Amino acid sequence: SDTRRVENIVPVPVETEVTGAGYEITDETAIYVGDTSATGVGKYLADFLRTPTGYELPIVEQPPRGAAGGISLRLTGASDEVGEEGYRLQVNPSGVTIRANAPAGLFAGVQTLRQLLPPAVEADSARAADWTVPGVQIRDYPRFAHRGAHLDVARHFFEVDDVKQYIDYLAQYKANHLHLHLTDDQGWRIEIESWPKLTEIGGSTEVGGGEGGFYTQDEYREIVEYAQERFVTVVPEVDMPGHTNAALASYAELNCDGEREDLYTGTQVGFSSLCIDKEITYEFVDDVIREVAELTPGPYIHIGGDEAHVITDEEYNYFMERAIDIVRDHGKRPLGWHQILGPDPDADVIPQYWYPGNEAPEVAEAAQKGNEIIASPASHAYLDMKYHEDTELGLDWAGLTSVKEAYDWDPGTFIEGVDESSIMGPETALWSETLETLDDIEFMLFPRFPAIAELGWSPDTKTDDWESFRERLATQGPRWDIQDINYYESSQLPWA
Ligand SMILES: CC1=[NH+][C@H]2[C@@H](O1)O[C@H](CO)[C@@H](O)[C@@H]2O
Repeated sequence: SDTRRVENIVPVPVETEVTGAGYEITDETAIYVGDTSATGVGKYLADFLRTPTGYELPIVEQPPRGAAGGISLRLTGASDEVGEEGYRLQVNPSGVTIRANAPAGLFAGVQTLRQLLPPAVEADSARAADWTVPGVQIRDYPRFAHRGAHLDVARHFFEVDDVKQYIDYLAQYKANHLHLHLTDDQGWRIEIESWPKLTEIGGSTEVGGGEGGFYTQDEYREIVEYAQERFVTVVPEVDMPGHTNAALASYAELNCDGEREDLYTGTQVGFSSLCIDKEITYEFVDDVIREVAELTPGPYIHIGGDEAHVITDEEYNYFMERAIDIVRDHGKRPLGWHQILGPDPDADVIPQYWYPGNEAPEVAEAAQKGNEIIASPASHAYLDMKYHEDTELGLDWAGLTSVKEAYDWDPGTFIEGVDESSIMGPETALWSETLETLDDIEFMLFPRFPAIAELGWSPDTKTDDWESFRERLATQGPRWDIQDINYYESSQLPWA
């Protein structure tokens, strides 16, 4: 077995120790799920391993016996320090044992086991390979609770299967929140039964004038369920009061002048707003939030709040206070881009910091008051930024973001005056003005997303060394080749 794989895990675990002889997965191997709540992870692992190995890998309730050995998923024996998402992974000749305090921890351990096996494990057909897991003891748990990735499905619409693939990429690198940017000037992508024209009209196009599209409520439920099976929480965003041209083009009554806007297929920002003075606006917001909340098992709803350039601060604050209350009325916790802090909101509101710089007095002030913050600085975490000036895809308003720039920052200390204890974690943003296909998404996501996923998971004592990280990250390349991921072969990495 290749013990080098133990040194190249991304995100790097808290503690790894090579212990000697490993365990070979064979056609005798069984997967033991001692506790029924481990069965879901057992099925995920079995589905994952059966394809490349061609082995039956039965899921059994009883511990594997003797030499046949096996892979045990146990919800006992993990210490409290690994929390709900951490795990202990032990490998010796009699088998693999993953211990955790909750299924999410078992799932994280399975992602590590995946990287302890050769890249052939990523194949979508049976391969002859040495399915030996090196002998290790690993103790691991996440630094931040919120390890997110945002996807803009409004500027360009992406089908359910593309979103599922995106969720698989998040899970592969232990991220646990998917922020879906569902509405914007160019498109409304989530069916709202009480306002059907939002998708009939607002979902009918996209940047560049293409056919757009939208998720029916059942399709959205399918995305949420797929994410839940991978311990990913979906955070839906309905951007307001700005970035609302698609809604204003769908319903005349939402406009102050009673006239529908034209559909918009460009890429400007800041020109639209709901009509702050009309009561119907707040009925609209209530209906939308109610329906989205009913579809969302997660605790959060993101209400945007960015770039409301055509209304006054007073109008913005008035609107935001009412919108925040509506989110709470429907049992959810409000998130917003950090401008949401304008109207001096309560401590339960979560600002998502997005400016390129690290000076943010209103964010530092909120942190002092107890608000928790998601770190998405556009200078490091906006994966729609070009890698370099010749990158075809992407934008450059926040500068160019090489793989090194994506990695070389600390989400815990980046924002001036904000203590790590106020940071929920990093979240990457992927805006789709220039992205139309899954290939385009993959090109911007890889290799930079795994870099930020490591910042979200691994201890800060192990994520401050770009030189060692670039070596580890490069060893992921053969996996991405087999996964047929359209990644950018950055010259900053020592590819094999
Ligand atoms: C929060 C935020 N609002 C703007 C800004 O980020 O830049 C994005 C492009 O990078 C753009 O798509 C988005 O509408």
